[in-house]
Amino acid sequence: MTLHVVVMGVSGSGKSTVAEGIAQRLGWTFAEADQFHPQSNIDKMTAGIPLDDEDRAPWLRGLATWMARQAAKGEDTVIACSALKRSYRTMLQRDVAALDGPHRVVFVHAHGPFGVIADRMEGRRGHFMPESLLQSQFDTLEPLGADEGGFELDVRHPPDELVTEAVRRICS
Ligand SMILES: Nc1ncnc2c1ncn2[C@@H]1O[C@H](COP(=O)(O)OP(=O)(O)OP(=O)(O)O)[C@@H](O)[C@H]1O
Ligand SMILES: O=C(O)[C@H](O)[C@@H](O)[C@H](O)[C@H](O)CO
Repeated sequence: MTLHVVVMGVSGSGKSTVAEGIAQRLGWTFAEADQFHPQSNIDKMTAGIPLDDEDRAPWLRGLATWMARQAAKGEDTVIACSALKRSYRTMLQRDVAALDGPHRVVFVHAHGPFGVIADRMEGRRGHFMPESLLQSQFDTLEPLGADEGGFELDVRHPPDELVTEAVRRICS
């Protein structure tokens, strides 16, 4: 049995912070989905242009392949990945679901009010994602369905509290 946690949410919501915290707390392998973007996607976002389904498809396939490879090795994983749409989350799960043996993907939605997240984006330095794209992230976001296997965290709480709550729910 392996478990694969996908910490999802809009840009600036705190995905990487929570995902790295979970991975450290549980000793699981961590991956940052931004590392899987082709340079063309990074360039597009840096230029203030939102990605579309066509841009994201190869990126999501690469992440799904990575998760399935870790699962095949018996490794539990945590990734920080926006996974904004239900169709993206389905793509992420597909390869793991096709493996023999019980493997599970759990989505943790790092979510909060637009203003809170905008302030956090404004407060960070050296990140490629412009704050101007935050509205398009919210416009694209499809919250987790009750049938999707996961839960939401309110990112107005401090990171340590979010990680503790996430670990409690993942491991319960
Ligand atoms: N719970 C929190 N409370 C206060 N600040 C936070 C919290 N979580 C993250 N931050 C801060 O908010 C900013 C964004 O966090 P982080 O980079 O983890 O978000 P992200 O969703 O991974 O962003 P992106 O997808 O754009 O890479 C960082 O400066 C981080 O230190
Ligand atoms: O799906 C997307 O539009 C992208 O993955 C964005 O979410 C950013 O890459 C990520 O949030 C880092 O800012």
